[in-house]
Amino acid sequence: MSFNLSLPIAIGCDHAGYEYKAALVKWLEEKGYSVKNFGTDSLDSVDYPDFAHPTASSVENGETAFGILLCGSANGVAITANKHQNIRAGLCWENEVASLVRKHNNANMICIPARFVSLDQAKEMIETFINTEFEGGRHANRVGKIACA
Ligand SMILES: O=C(CO)[C@H](O)[C@H](O)[C@H](O)COP(=O)(O)O
Repeated sequence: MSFNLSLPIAIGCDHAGYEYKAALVKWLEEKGYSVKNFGTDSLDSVDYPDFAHPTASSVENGETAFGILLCGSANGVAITANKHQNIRAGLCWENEVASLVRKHNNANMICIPARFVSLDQAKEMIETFINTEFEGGRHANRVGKIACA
């Protein structure tokens, strides 16, 4: 299923992801998307869960279409977001991974390591994430088994 892009795209980051996030918000809005920004909005050192949790909650609650999270390695934001029910947040570092996380894992959040990819790579991965659909089939069985009882 593709994303309901009549809803805004959620985006959040820590200080390590702030500069990319600011550029990505501008880029997404120029492309006509609505974006809901959950911060942080400066280079001051912060704790990534304070921003990853609200971003993930908005996806979980259906207020936003899907989510983008950025931190230095993307591990902190991914680990945090995946604590939420029905959130499948995938750490992506190259375009094929951004494709596979949609096709195979039906991810609804993309986590980008701002200290390890270029801004152009981040944009390419987000475009791929938006435009790639879940394949279902054998992958639907597996995704259905992710949640703990
Ligand atoms: O949480 C992370 C790693 O799992 C992120 O990469 C953070 O952005 C990173 O830990 C921040 O590091 P800093 O030395 O405090 O800038």
